[in-house]
Amino acid sequence: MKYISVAVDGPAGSGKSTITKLVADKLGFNYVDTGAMYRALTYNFLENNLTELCEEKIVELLKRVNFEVKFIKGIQHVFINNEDVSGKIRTAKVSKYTSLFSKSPAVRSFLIDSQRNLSKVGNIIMDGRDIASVVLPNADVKIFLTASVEERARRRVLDFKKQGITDVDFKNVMKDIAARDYQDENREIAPLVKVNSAILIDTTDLSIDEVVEKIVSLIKNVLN
Ligand SMILES: Nc1ncnc2c1ncn2[C@@H]1O[C@H](COP(=O)(O)OP(=O)(O)O)[C@@H](O)[C@H]1O
Ligand SMILES: Nc1ccn([C@H]2C[C@H](O)[C@@H](COP(=O)(O)OP(=O)(O)O)O2)c(=O)n1
Repeated sequence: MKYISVAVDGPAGSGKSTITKLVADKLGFNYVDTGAMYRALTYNFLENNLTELCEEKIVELLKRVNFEVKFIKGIQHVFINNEDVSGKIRTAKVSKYTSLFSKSPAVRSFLIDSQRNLSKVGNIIMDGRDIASVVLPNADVKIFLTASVEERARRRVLDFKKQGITDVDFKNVMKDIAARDYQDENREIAPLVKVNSAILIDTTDLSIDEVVEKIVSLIKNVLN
């Protein structure tokens, strides 16, 4: 059976995970959060005291790890050696090291196989940086979400406030986002790029509901 696959790419803070999750709920698709997979492997490397980009050590750890992705009530859970680490991978430390380890060729090829396999078991909407360009170049719908750096920084500051963190400097947040954009767009393997066949949606002046509606109707057009 051929399942529908939707690729969503874009820079940090463009709304990928928020929007993709809601679209998946509306359509009953599995939501595949590839960032969580990079985070989970990073968590495993840190648990094994690896804090530098050493390809040899990475390959060794990848040989030993039991990495599984499961959907429980439609929600993705990532397991490392039979432990559900989904709740432990959102720390600042893991975020910082994920940017580093996502540059590793061994890490990328390990995860790409796993991500492609997920598109064979059901309808999926997958978000990340290289979904349309590398992982699912034949996806039925390809979306590139973006928003201005200022708007993405504003959203991140709001997120911090919701977590009770009020002592944040807007300009520093903007600088961090610009630095992550640079890393994502300029790394050698699988850089963030909008492929020609992707539909660009600039969410700077759109509400979450407006973006969700736009994407749902694009997908429904393909389904019909
Ligand atoms: N269109 C939008 N308008 C306003 N806020 C948004 C919009 N899309 C996402 N957000 C908010 O921006 C923040 C970052 O979104 P997130 O989905 O985590 O981005 P990404 O996964 O691309 O890093 C979240 O707090 C989210 O609620
Ligand atoms: N397909 C992907 C997904 C994420 N990454 C990298 C990029 C980020 O630094 C980390 C974490 O991604 P994640 O989407 O969880 O991060 P943000 O929500 O943007 O903070 O992984 C990647 O290189 N390729």
